[in-house]
Amino acid sequence: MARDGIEVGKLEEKELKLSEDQVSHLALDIGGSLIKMVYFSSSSSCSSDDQKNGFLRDGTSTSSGNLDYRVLSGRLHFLKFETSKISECIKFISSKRLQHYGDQSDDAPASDKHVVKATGGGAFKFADLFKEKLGIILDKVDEMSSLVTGANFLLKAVHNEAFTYMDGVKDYVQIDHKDLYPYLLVNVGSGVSMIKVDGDNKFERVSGTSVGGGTFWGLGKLLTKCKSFDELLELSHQGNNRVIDMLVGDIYGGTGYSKIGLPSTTIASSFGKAISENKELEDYRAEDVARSLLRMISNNIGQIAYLNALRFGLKRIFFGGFFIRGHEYTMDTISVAVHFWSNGEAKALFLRHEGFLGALGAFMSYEKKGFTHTAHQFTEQHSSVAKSPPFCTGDGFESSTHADVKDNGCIEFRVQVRN
Ligand SMILES: Nc1ncnc2c1ncn2[C@@H]1O[C@H](COP(=O)(O)OP(=O)(O)O)[C@@H](O)[C@H]1O
Ligand SMILES: CC(C)(COP(=O)(O)O)[C@@H](O)C(=O)NCCC(=O)O
Repeated sequence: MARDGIEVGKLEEKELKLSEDQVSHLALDIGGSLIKMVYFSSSSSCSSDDQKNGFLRDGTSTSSGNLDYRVLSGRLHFLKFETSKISECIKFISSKRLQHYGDQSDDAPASDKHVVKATGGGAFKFADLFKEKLGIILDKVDEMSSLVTGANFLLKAVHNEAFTYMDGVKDYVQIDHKDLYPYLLVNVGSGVSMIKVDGDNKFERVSGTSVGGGTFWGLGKLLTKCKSFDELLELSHQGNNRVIDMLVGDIYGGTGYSKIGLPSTTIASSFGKAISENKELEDYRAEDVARSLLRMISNNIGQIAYLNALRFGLKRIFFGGFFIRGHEYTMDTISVAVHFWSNGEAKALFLRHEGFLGALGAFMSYEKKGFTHTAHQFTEQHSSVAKSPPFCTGDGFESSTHADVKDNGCIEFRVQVRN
């Protein structure tokens, strides 16, 4: 199974389950590089009595505590496809009959069941294609708004969602929900958007850069002949950027430039050594090229993010988007850049479900219809890992801790729905 989603070719186990489960609330984020898909499948439904005995065993009921409700337990599924292979996504939706699983609330008009929430540029670009091939109407949800909704949801509902990564050490950060805002959300997709988040649905896109994940993958493909993004990442893992990058020490004869705070090992000029050496691209190892490229782009994003955090006095910067890919070197480089430029004042934080912010936001937008006015709670479960006691956010969400979901394509959830 893939790290962040389920690869198309490896779905057998899930396919079997799908036919038994009731699937609902399919949502899509169709980006410049990848299509992200989220949907809920409920395997069982239990009454409020069951709930008292199990899920809310500590009695910390939400504001809907006295109301008649049922709990749907099931899974939130995460999948991704390459946008350039959109036909595979369409084939998958069709083979699983997911096109019928838009708004599945009992009171949804039959016609709405073919309306699927979608965000990202592809919700516009491919609207006709989805209509023609699947009979789906894509109900467009604003991309920035989806990213923010997805991030807020994860930070509030999923325990141990955010973590720092520095010098090879991953530290989960407990988020105090009363002290979550403001923060800077940096979504590193094909391009990069930087959003100042002040609350639920309160945000402003303050900056962006075209040097993002698409740049890394596009340039990397040209320079190394890699056939996949993961191959490029793997190469970078084995490379040494000092072979191509010009360091401060290379310019200053082995020493640093301490007067302005630059150690000799700081990169003075990414790819700078290539200008003075009589070498062709073929003379460099693909590993070293990939490493320099990853470092250049991660550093740049970290620096621009920090500058924007500084602009608005923000101390926390959350990085999302599929470029991050939970890749240690990428996260380390971004963290070091933020730490270096802010003199340790600002912190780079990463999200376990980094690539699915937009798709989750689109999924959450069903609240305005399918889950309308329903109290809901989400609990994240992971059978193989011991859980901590339920954790209440105060917003009607509930989740349990577990150590690591990085290899899963789904999260177990319980959704509380008012009857
Ligand atoms: N399997 C993959 N195929 C292509 N790009 C990938 C893959 N995994 C990670 N990436 C990286 O993630 C970026 C896309 O991130 P994403 O958040 O999905 O943005 P978008 O919404 O623009 O598609 C790519 O440009 C690339 O850098
Ligand atoms: C146009 C986009 C919002 C599209 O989102 P994406 O598919 O890259 O996730 C993004 O690529 C972006 O913010 N680009 C940077 C544009 C700029 O501010 O220069």
